[in-house]
Amino acid sequence: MKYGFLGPVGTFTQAALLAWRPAASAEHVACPSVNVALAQVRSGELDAAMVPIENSVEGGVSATLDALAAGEPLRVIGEVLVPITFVLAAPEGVEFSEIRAVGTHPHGWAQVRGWMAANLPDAVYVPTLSTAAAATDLLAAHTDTAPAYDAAVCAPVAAAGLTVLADDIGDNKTAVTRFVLVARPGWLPTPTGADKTTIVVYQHTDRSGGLLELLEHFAARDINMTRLESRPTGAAMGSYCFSIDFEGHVRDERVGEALMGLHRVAAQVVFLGSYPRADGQAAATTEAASNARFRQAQDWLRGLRDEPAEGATSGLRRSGRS
Ligand SMILES: O=C(O)C(=O)Cc1ccccc1
Repeated sequence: MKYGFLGPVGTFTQAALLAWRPAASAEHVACPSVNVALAQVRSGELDAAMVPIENSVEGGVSATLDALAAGEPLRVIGEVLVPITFVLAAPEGVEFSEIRAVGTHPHGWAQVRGWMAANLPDAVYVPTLSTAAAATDLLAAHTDTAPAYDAAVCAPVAAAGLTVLADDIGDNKTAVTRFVLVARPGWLPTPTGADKTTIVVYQHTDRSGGLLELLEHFAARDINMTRLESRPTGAAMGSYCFSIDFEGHVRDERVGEALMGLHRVAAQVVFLGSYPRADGQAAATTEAASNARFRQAQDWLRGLRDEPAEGATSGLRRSGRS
């Protein structure tokens, strides 16, 4: 198996991939961006790629949400949670008082904004493709390709070869980032009872009650949503789709029925996968929404219709009983 990750070596995404599958048991390939990683999964160059999708402080990673929603279909087959700590690192000899500009990934900057305002209020922010890219580019500071910043915000492991000027600078000490492992369709992890499903819903028109209509399909089946974001489709001003994570697996009856309900009313439902939850927490649902109760109800309806029960092998018909 060939796994890609948002590189270079030293990113939080690499830490997520190492937690999923140690490098000794699979080939790990550093990719320059989330878009490149997902494009290589789509083209078959990679079997799967680990990408950041959501942060407990800053919310969804737009680049990932958009790259997953559009283009050839992909499947999320797993998730990993990584606790995040940041350092401020600079090339040897650079003093704290000399720092005018700081490079890091947008989600890194969002998580150290408070610390920067308090400690380097005049520093200019330079966005980079990853936190580790900000650090490694500083190592080339004496060459023609010197970056336009003096220090990087990155993981402690990415600061190798640089001097750490400040430790643990995240504004939220319990920050966690969620990463997903993405493959081509054809993989559907087995339900575990503690699963999540990710979809993108495009509605027909922008009208009052449109979002409520969508939510009702979850509420009516006791399905707990864990993330809901609107993202612009890019088609026109005001045109949005909804990126949604919820508890349960596509093979759970309540989830299947909710997806069918959405499929009936929405312009398009993109199924991005069902996969085991990283925290192993069982779905918060009720007995009335269990597989057994859904199947009983389906059998009851078949009976009313004089149809054979699910799994019946003979041509015998049952009578409709309540
Ligand atoms: O740039 C990285 O190291 C990443 O893996 C993306 C990221 C950036 C900031 C917080 C969490 C993940």
